[in-house]
Amino acid sequence: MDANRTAFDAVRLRPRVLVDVAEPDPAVRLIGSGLSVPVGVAPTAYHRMAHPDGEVETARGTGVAGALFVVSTFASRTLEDIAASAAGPLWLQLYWLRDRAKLTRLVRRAEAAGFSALVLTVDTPHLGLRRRDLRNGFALDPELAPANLDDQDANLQHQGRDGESALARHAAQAFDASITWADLAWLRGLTTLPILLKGVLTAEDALLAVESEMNGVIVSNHGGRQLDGAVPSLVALREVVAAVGGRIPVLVDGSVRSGRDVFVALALGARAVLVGRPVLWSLAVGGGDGVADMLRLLTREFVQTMALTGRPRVADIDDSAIA
Ligand SMILES: Cc1cc2nc3c(=O)[nH]c(=O)nc-3n(C[C@H](O)[C@H](O)[C@H](O)COP(=O)(O)O)c2cc1C
Ligand SMILES: CC(C)CC(=O)C(=O)O
Repeated sequence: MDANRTAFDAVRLRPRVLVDVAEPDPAVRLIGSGLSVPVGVAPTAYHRMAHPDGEVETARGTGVAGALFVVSTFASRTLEDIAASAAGPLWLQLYWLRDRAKLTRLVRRAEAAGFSALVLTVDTPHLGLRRRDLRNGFALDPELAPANLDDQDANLQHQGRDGESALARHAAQAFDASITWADLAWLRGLTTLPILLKGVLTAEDALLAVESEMNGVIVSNHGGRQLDGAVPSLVALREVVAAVGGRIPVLVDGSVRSGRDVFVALALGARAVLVGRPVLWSLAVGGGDGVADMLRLLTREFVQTMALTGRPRVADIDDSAIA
């Protein structure tokens, strides 16, 4: 997690001057959707831990800001309720469940509710070793449950033995850790929605994603929550962008905390970024309005960076903008 942040801080900008920057334009199109800014909300579980109305508020605030919302498999509100309060594009993040009938139902509901892409998270065959969750015997509040999984019987609300995390226990029961690249054909055949892979950190896997007819990759080390010591996502971005060679969009997440960071990611070849923890913090502080404020702050900072680097259009942002 620290290395993700350090990688952003290490980048320096090369501003060009005497360019017409009277009206910088941060808008983009991404996988068929128009966005006011190349920013999305990263999938994070259980937004009702941060706000009583959970993902419904996140969707409202994200729509106000003209950003994208990637809804987690472990959302604490139904896909239909989230869609009803969303004013912008929604994508659904999937964990590959052992129960393929359950996975299929999730995809069908996303299609019916108007979700416009799927994001398969591939860095979590097992949950990472999260020592704080083990020490505090992490379990969900009895009021909370994964609203889209019919897993009321999953014991997520019950603390287990000492040193056991309910999330890790549930992931071990529910996730299929045996899937390989060959299994992607099944998902590809299940739906016509675009599919992106989240959690790619190498050129080798990015090439396999292209060969597997995936529609995008999200370079991510899961915010440092999975493989401790993995390469920072901003560093991995360079080799993934080079390998993909523009054939499919590359997104990145991990410690994006300002509009300058958004600019840096785009200069390194990302088409958009996802933001995780700041969404939970702003949701806890101010609900949907808080999320909208945070995303608009990122947008203002991004526009400011475009102006002061002499790159008034998103298409002008390339690696000539960084030292
Ligand atoms: C509390 C929390 C829950 C998360 N839940 C999910 C999840 O359900 N699915 C997923 O693909 N990633 C999940 N992630 C990872 C995020 O999508 C993202 O990759 C990571 O947080 C990096 O972004 P950040 O540094 O801006 O937080 C979670 C991260 C956090 C902090
Ligand atoms: C419920 C978890 C599997 C969600 C997740 O991906 C995370 O906590 O990082």
